[in-house]
Amino acid sequence: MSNDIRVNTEVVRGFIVYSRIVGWLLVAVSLIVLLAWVSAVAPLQMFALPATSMRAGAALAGVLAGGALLLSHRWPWSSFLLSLLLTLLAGCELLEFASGAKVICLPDLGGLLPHWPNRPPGKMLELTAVAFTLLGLVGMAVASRQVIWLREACALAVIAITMASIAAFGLVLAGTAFNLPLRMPIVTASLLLLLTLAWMASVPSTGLTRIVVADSPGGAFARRLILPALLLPSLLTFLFEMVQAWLGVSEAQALSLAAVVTGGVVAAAILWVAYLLDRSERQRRTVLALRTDANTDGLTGLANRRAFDAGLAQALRENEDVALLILDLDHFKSFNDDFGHQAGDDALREAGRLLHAELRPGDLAARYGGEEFAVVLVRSDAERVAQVGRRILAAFHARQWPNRPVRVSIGAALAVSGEAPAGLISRADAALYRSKQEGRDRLTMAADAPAEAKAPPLGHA
Ligand SMILES: Nc1nc2c(ncn2[C@@H]2O[C@H](COP(=O)(O)OP(=O)(O)OP(=O)(O)O)[C@@H](O)[C@H]2O)c(=O)[nH]1
Repeated sequence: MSNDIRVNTEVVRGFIVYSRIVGWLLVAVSLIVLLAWVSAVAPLQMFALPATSMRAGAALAGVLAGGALLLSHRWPWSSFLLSLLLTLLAGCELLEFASGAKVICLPDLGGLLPHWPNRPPGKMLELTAVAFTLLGLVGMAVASRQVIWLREACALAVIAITMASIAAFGLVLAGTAFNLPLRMPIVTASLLLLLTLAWMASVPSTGLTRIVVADSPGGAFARRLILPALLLPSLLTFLFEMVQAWLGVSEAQALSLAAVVTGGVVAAAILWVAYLLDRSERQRRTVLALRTDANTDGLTGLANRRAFDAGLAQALRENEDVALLILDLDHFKSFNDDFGHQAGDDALREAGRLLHAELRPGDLAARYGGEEFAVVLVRSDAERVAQVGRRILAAFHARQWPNRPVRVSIGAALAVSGEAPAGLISRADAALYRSKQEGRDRLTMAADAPAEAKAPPLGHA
């Protein structure tokens, strides 16, 4: 996959900050739980109660995982090492569960610890061990900047495990007798979910997170809808269990209610997506209109001077055979004086239309200033320039002008290879001057470019 997506830098910054906060949070919570477990200090002991809190084994794993996340940017190899330790710690616990043999003796540290009657078990639960083993792999993959697919697969697996645990906890809260064979405490599950998302957020421009940080309508949708999509099912399940318990409705009735509300939620999500699409389309059009306005002459609708300068420079950069025509309406001052400024404006508009009509799609017609116009032709030679010039003169003649005939004088020049825009303009301008001198209403081709045409621009002739 190419890495050239445009990312929303603010979102990326936000993701990095989020991953730091979660790293610190996890280290802090894990340390408190660990301290509570090893010490016999009574007020602390409530933090070590395994019914809701993390177990000591999980807390130790949490310190490693949080530390690995915090180090991942500055010291990737230290982060790799912590993640490796985490995988070994959680992996050994898994091995113990699987084989029944003792590999790790964290719960057996009792002899060294202060006396605490009925100290809660320190060993993390099976599911927690699975999640931490996977998270260790995520951390190693992030630190080594390798095997993105493994990182993503492990992270998604941990998200699924933690979501299932949170949902199961919700059902228990709602009063439903629900016994998921493998569960982890709600605090551990929530922290692990936050941590997994933080690992993904810590490398925002790679893997699946690229979609979420993209500076595009797709990125904007994903940012807004991913979390609700993840959390809504659990929340709805929990709510329905509560409603069922409160209202005393049957399971079938609760299920129908759930179906109706889910339909409403999906419809609301669709409306939201439609609204976001519509808004982004409107923004795109506004930007386009602003860009067009910035390059268009308000009176004639042709390109303005700014667009002309850019267009000529680009044409000279990209093409060998560029020609420039500069056109100036004849005796326009007296036209204005005789018929008024308004009529003058109308004549300018009409001149713009005539020019536009005589050109090919790739050519550029611009209002150069006042009653002057400019035309840039690409893939052109002297013959084509003469042909276009003659056509323009003929079009001015053919037009039935409302007040009195408007005529135009033209000066044209063919660019020599590597010629700077100013040099070409200067030669076309000199040719235009000759057209005026020699009686107006005509086209004059500039003399060939002087040898120094390639030198930097010298200014207007
Ligand atoms: N109506 C109108 N007139 C304009 C506009 N811009 C420039 N002009 C007029 O165009 C006229 C240009 O006059 P000059 O540069 O003296 O030249 P000219 O009378 O066309 O004579 P030659 O170029 O020598 O044939 C001036 O009277 C300007 O006021 C515009 O946007 N609208």
